[in-house]
Amino acid sequence: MPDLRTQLVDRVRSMLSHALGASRARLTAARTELDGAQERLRRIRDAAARVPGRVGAERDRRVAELSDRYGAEIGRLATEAAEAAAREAPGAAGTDWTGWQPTPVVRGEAPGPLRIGTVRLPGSVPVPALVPLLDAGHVHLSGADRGGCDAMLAALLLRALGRADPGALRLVGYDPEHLGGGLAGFAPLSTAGLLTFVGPGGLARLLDDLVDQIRRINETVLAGEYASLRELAAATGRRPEPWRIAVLLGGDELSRHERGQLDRVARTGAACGVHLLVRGIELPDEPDVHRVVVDDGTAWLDGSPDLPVRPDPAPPAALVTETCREVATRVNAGPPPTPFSDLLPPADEMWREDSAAGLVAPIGDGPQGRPVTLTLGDYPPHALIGGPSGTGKTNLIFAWIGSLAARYSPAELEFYLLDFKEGVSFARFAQGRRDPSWLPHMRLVGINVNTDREFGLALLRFLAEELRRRADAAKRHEVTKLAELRAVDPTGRWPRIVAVVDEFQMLLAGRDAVAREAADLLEDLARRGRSQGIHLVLASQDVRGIEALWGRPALVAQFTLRIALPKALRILAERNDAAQVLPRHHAIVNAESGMSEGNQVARIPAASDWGTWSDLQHRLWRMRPPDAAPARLFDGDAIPRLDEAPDFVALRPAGEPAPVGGGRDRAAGGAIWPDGVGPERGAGPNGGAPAAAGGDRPGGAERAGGAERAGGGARGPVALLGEIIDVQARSAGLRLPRAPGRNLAVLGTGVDEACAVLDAAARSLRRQHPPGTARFSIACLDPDADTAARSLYEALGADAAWYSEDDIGELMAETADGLGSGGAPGEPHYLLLYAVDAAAGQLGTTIGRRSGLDHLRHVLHNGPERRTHTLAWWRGVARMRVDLGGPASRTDQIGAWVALDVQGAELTSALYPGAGGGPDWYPRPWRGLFFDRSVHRTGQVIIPYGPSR
Ligand SMILES: Nc1ncnc2c1ncn2[C@@H]1O[C@H](COP(=O)(O)OP(=O)(O)OP(=O)(O)O)[C@@H](O)[C@H]1O
Repeated sequence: MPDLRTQLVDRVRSMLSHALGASRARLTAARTELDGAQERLRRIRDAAARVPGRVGAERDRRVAELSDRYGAEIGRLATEAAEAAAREAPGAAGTDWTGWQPTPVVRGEAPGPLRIGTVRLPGSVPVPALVPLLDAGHVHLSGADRGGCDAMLAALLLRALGRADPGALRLVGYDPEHLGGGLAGFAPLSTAGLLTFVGPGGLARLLDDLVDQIRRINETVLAGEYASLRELAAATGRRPEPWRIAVLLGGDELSRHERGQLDRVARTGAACGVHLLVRGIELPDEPDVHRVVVDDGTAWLDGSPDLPVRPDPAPPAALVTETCREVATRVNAGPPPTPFSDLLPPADEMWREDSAAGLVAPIGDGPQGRPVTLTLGDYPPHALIGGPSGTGKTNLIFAWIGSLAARYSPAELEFYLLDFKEGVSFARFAQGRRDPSWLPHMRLVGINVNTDREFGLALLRFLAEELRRRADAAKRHEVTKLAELRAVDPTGRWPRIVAVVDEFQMLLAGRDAVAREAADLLEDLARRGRSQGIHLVLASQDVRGIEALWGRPALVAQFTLRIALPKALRILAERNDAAQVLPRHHAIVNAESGMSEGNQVARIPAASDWGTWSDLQHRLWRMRPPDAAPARLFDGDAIPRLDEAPDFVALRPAGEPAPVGGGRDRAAGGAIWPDGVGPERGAGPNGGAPAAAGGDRPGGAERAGGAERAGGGARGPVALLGEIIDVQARSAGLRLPRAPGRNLAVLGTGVDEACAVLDAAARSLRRQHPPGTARFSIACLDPDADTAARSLYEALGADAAWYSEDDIGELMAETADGLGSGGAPGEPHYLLLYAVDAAAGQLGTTIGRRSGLDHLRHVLHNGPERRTHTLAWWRGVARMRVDLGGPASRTDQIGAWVALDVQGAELTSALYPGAGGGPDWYPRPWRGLFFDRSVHRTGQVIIPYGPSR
């Protein structure tokens, strides 16, 4: 049994050993596997540990790559943005303060936004930060950095100023806390009215005014045609309105009204160029409002909250004041004028217009560049021009005359021009020594007529006569208006007449006969001239001129065309004060009697300087018709010369034929005045009687010295005494027929004037008597007159005899005796007695039965009928009366007199028949009042001729 056991043991052993072996082998295998797994794990772990480093590197690489790309892109974009900003905000809108200077927008250019600082991104150029203001919006500044806000405000204002033409930007400040201190640097602008302040209580008024401006601009400037001034400027290239910036710097809580108005401005202002620049007052959330917050040296724009802006420094104070001063100076100097040539048609189109229906001519350009025209015709028929001295009235008259004269030929248009103020600028329309040209349309130029209102009257009388002539012609042709008359009488010469009277109030000043008659004539011309093509243009710098008319509403009503220069008063209707804000060299043209609706603003070109004007005048002068004659020039400061007087030139002995084209034609009568017209055909220039002595028919058309009747002609010779103040250079003449009273008394102490009158009388008489056929006896009793009297004596030659104090008695005795001889009168004898009153002593002495004074009285009484005429100078009225026999003596032997420095009241009814005592005569240098009782109703002012050469 042991074997079995043994066997079993062996077997178990063997089995165990197998199992052990297998286990071991499995263990070994497991161990090996474990080791392998562990190795794998380790390797995996190792590998896993290596993975993040690679990914990070990749990520970093990618990030770095992206960053490079992004940086370049930002740099590129920043550069582009900076370039775009420079384009958007060029010149003054964006450049640094170093080298900064104004660069106003050019025609049609938009002002663009304004730079306030820069945005800086690392690695890129600084990008200008811009805010829109002009034509674009409003800017609201806020933030804790008060100094930063102030600097930004100054920068914005200076940049805006630099983008506007001088005067095209106006600032109004409201600074209740610092009373304008916040805008102190801009103060020089106020000298040109470009900066105004309202006081602490003035915000409502300021806002009301802005709202009014916006409404006005919308209504009258944009007028539904444009949405904004920017659009208008882009379309037309012009900006009719300035930019207005209201700078509002804090203050109390706004009232409801103020808040409402502020909101309106914020909403609607930008389109009308009305802008707000505000700190310390809330602005509504409107698209046009742009907000800038300045904090701690950094600014933030509401449109880009993530981009901090580094604000520009404040502009240097000196730059601000200097710029403002320069702008103010430029504005005060006025805008550059538009060229006069803009008013003229092209050279080959001159004188092409027809004036039958009226006269139309541009006077300047309007806000949109369209020409503004002036019309004279049936409506409006007459014009009133007003403006204080120096505002351009004279220039406007030149511009208007030039514009008309270039369009209408002299057959279509004639001018008469009178200047009551001192100055000679209108003289250039007439022929001068310096320039032989004249304006072919000009018929009459009166300058320096300030003391010779009679000259104005004479012009009005002339025009009244022309009006009558036209009305008669119209009646004959059974028409009523000039246009119709021209149609039915195409060969007739019916130009429109434009009569310009500068400072016309002088004519209407005072309450004398001249003023009364002038006003009556003006009224008649204004009322009836319209349909006959006679147009009045009255200019005045002085409100009194207008007031002179104001008392005559019917007269004023005819002047429907009003032209107001800057600051003109009362030219426009009462509530129309547009002229008060008019810039220099502009005018309000209003054809609606001055009502606001008719306002048209025109910029007037410079026309009156010598070069500009003479170019046109020379051109038109070269185009003149062959028979054109220069205008008559009346210069109140000039002394006429006898030897140049047409009437003197025309004088010749009786029976001698007048030369062809004699004095009358040369005297401008034939050439200037339309046939059959002229003051000489109607009332004399000073009183309603024919002007020339001896006018024996209504409107006797003779010059004073009509040659055919001179010398010993039927109506006797004529003594010329001086030039009449009238539209022609006529002479006042005293007829000396054989009739009682045909003597002349010269009265007053003016030695030179008295000598001039006697000299002209004697020389003109001399011309009518061939040598040896007349006697001239000269007695001079005033040493001061000796030179003049002797010069006359020399000139009269052998027919003259000289007497002095010693032998004047003999002269009178001999002459008186000669008169008593009976029979036919002998040769004419003219006694020229200088200061005869000085001979009272000598003449008082009795020679024979009579004294010298008796002889003198005898000669005065009986001489004229025997061709012995006394032309004597007494140095006072009373002295003459004594010589004539005392205060109660008759004076009819003095048929005519010339009063010099003698008051009108001294010329009592004995010398000046008619109602109302003496004449309206106020003595003035080198003028006399001539009265011939046989032909005059009133006295006639004359200008003595200057000393003969
Ligand atoms: N539109 C203009 N453009 C440029 N210069 C002008 C213009 N109008 C006037 N001036 C200039 O201004 C000055 C004054 O003008 P002007 O003599 O016409 O004024 P006025 O109103 O007639 O003055 P016054 O009544 O004192 O004679 C002149 O030197 C003239 O050349």
